[in-house]
Amino acid sequence: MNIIDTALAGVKLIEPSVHGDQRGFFMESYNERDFHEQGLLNRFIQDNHSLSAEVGVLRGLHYQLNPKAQTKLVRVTAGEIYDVVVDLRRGSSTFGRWQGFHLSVSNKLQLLVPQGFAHGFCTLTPNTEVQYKVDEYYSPEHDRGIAWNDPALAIDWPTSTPILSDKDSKHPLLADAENNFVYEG
Ligand SMILES: Cc1cn([C@H]2C[C@H](O)[C@@H](COP(=O)(O)OP(=O)(O)O[C@H]3O[C@@H](C)C(=O)[C@@H](O)[C@H]3O)O2)c(=O)[nH]c1=O
Repeated sequence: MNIIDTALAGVKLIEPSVHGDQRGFFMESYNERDFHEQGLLNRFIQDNHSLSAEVGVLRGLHYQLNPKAQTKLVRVTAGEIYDVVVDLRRGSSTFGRWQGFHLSVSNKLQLLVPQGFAHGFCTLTPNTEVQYKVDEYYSPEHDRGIAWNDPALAIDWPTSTPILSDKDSKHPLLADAENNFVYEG
């Protein structure tokens, strides 16, 4: 397993060790001991799985307020996504900055999204399946979103006409969004 730092402190790309042979491959998609040895001490308690049928489905940008903030460990098990994180940590030198990553069933990269980040993705393939672990339970009362097309963020999404849920078409701009994350770098 290889852990790659990104431009945003705390956001990491995880490259698992993939053992290929004539049958296909085997990999450990998560190993708590290896994560702990690398200082990634989260305790993941819920696994999520979504299917997006069409290309251009955009889910996001989502986060949960404290004390129900979530760390997410995201991977793709069918197709490919453009996965985006936005730093919402007040006091962070990268507050309001975003970064995007291509995650796919082929590259098997996983993205570790810390608490204090909004997260969203856009599908690049039909029938895309995303699976992710979280370290806090889903809490509808703490569930929040930021507009995917907030001009202040200027995220370079793969489409300007995504397929959205009703909820995701109504999120506030970052400047108007509730946020109780403090940077503790
Ligand atoms: C996220 C979530 C949703 N649900 C329910 C609520 C709702 O009825 C239905 C669909 O929820 P949503 O529309 O919020 O699903 P979705 O838009 O896929 O939400 C997800 O988006 C990505 C980008 C994330 O980062 C995730 O944390 C999560 O917010 O599933 C749960 O029961 N548990 C959960 O953990």
